[in-house]
Amino acid sequence: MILWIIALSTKLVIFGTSNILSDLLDAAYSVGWSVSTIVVHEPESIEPRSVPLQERLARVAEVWDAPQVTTLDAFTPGEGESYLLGPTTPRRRHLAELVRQRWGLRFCTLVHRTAYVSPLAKLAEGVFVGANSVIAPGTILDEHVFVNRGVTLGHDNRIGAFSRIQPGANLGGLSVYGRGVTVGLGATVLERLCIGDHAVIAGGAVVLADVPAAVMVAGVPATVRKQLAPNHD
Ligand SMILES: CC(=O)SCCNC(=O)CCNC(=O)[C@H](O)C(C)(C)COP(=O)(O)OP(=O)(O)OC[C@H]1O[C@@H](n2cnc3c(N)ncnc32)[C@H](O)[C@@H]1OP(=O)(O)O
Repeated sequence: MILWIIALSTKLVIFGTSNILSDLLDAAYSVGWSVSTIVVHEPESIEPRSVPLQERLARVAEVWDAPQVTTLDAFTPGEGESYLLGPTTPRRRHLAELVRQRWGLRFCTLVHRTAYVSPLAKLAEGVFVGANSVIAPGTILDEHVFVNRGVTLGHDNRIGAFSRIQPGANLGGLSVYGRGVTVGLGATVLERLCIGDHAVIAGGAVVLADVPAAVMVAGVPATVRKQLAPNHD
């Protein structure tokens, strides 16, 4: 009863938006939180088939109370708020640093009600775990790791800060992922591997061997297809 009252009183503020915003709202409401505010951090870029923020919020308003939208310059923190990053794309680090420096705020973790996170796993601040994902025992997710829907993270992995694991990816255990790694839709990564900082594993890839830093790998078995610019978390 007390826990439920605490859950109901949690007001989530989301800094920045992305196409994944509705998943964050969905996860927040699934655990009984409300989403009070979305703080827009840069002009919206509408790409083909993107859903504009106002349209997204109009859909939200059909089901829940839609959050208010404000800008970084107009935002002031309030009582009872928890904070999370909205963008899942690379270059989120600067937004996290700005929020910390300007207001001294810490970020919460958010785990969808239908996800399973082992009590023996560890989630650092700012981590998001989406619907139906499984985080196995002994796995450590560093700050702002974003785990999308239907992901399986095997046991005793370490996933570096600002990495993102996209829907349906399946990661074996006992591996070390650097910071800012992207694992694409439905990729499979075998166990006991090292994945370098800022590596991108393409959708559907099957990774059998270590991946160097700042490369894109794709295919079955995955091979290096591209060198990438480093430091883009
Ligand atoms: C809720 C949501 O919807 S979340 C959505 C999450 N989305 C994803 O996870 C998608 C993951 N993205 C991908 O797989 C993309 O293909 C990326 C990011 C890897 C593409 O990266 P880019 O740097 O743009 O690669 P680019 O398109 O230039 O392709 C380079 C080469 O790799 C190949 N390639 C790219 N992606 C793949 C792939 N998934 N499988 C096999 N080959 C691929 C290309 O065909 C190209 O081959 P070529 O040199 O022989 O022509």
